[in-house]
Amino acid sequence: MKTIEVDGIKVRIQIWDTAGQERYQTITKQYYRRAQGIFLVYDISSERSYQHIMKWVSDVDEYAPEGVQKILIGNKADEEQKRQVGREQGQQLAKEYGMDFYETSACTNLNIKESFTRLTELVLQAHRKELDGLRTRASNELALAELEEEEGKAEGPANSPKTCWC
Ligand SMILES: Nc1nc2c(ncn2[C@@H]2O[C@H](COP(=O)(O)OP(=O)(O)OP(=O)(O)O)[C@@H](O)[C@H]2O)c(=O)[nH]1
Repeated sequence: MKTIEVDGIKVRIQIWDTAGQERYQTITKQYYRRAQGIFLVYDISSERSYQHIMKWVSDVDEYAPEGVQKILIGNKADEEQKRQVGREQGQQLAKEYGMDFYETSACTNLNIKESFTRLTELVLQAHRKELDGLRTRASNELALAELEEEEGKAEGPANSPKTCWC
């Protein structure tokens, strides 16, 4: 659990670091179901980890809730001398999937706060949109119900079908 401030609002976030290894996949997938935001992380010094991102994306698409927010991360940005994945490759992949992209470093703290703040912001935005949608639908339904009630009144006793013919 961590509390961060986004747009002046204090938000408490729960962070799960899922295992990347294949043998833990059954457990990992269970975390997807409850996630609102996901970082897809590769290591800039490993081309293989970058190639794996496509698989992660398809797993997320399959197991995570529909509105889940995703950000692509190229971690270990401090390991410039070992770099195998260009920054543009990360940007390009993120663009293809419609995600934001950050290069980060857990060692130098590069973009750690920024990426967490951004993901939280995206989750909040999505949540607000969903709530606004629900509110609009609810108020439309209410308006419709009121209209129907009004129409009912307009029909009134004079217009309503006679139940008694005497
Ligand atoms: N240089 C550098 N090393 C890092 C960075 N982040 C993590 N590491 C190192 O990379 C290794 C793996 O880190 P983990 O946090 O265990 O990686 P992980 O992806 O959670 O690993 P799994 O859960 O086993 O998939 C550790 O030795 C870390 O110290 C970073 O930004 N820069």
